[in-house]
Amino acid sequence: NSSKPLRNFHLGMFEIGKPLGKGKFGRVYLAKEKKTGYVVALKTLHKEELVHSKVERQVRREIEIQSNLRHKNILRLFGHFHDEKRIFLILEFAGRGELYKHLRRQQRFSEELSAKYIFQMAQALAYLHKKHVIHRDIKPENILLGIDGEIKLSDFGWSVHAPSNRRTTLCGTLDYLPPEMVEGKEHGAKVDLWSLGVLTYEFLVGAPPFEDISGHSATYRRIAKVDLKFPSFISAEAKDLISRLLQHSPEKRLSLDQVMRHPWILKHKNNWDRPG
Ligand SMILES: Cn1ncc2ncnc(NCCc3cnc(NC(=O)Nc4cccc(C(F)(F)F)c4)s3)c21
Repeated sequence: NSSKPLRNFHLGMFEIGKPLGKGKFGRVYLAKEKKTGYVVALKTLHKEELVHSKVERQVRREIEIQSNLRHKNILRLFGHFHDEKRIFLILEFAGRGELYKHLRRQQRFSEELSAKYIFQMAQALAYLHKKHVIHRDIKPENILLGIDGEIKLSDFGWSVHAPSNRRTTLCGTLDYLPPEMVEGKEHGAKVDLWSLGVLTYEFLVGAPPFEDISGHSATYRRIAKVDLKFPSFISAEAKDLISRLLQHSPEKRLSLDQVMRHPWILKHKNNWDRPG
């Protein structure tokens, strides 16, 4: 539409820096836009791999969805361009990188830090759900940290407009999927609330609640049964929040407003270093 500013980007506009990480479909590089000196993250996706995995439609949807999102806890997608072999996503650079690396290094997060991250995740999800967007792939690997340690929810490759039922086969970990998705049923925004519960558990314990080293079908059974056990060091308030999110029936799960007002969040809210 005519209101959209004309921004035809091309590779020559960027000075490519160090690799920031590598995903399944390509690598991410630190990059600087030559004219403005603006620092971004440039994600490269190899076209033939996207075609082969039949996900090019998802990438198009991701670009369309994420280009319209503006929230401090959602990683910005500034634009995209392609050459004959690759698609490039021009992304906001998250100064403190991948949250899961911090989680693995620290084994697990304190209750105060976990509550701060979950509060910011709830704010990002409330913004998304108001726009009828469900992320559907909430997990530590898809969360980055900004320069002030703030949450940056990223990778909208699996996001859709609610309600939906998935057509593309799932790959990767089942750990974060709610019962209705592992059962291939119709699902709505409450899938992100289930994943928020799994995320809270993993921040506090260091592993997801239904993880089963014997494989997918064992994890699947534990999710379907909501076979939830807490280690003794988890506080009663944290157990309460997680249990009210990991409800088999989507309607029974807490709303995002209830998460943001939960005693476990409020108990820590005063101690967060609030940058103004
Ligand atoms: C590591 N790192 N450190 C700092 C930092 N700052 C910013 N970004 C980083 N990393 C990139 C994070 C991403 C954001 N959006 C993505 N989007 C995507 O990867 N989309 C995508 C790809 C292939 C296939 C599919 C599909 F269709 F199959 F779903 C979807 S990846 C950073």
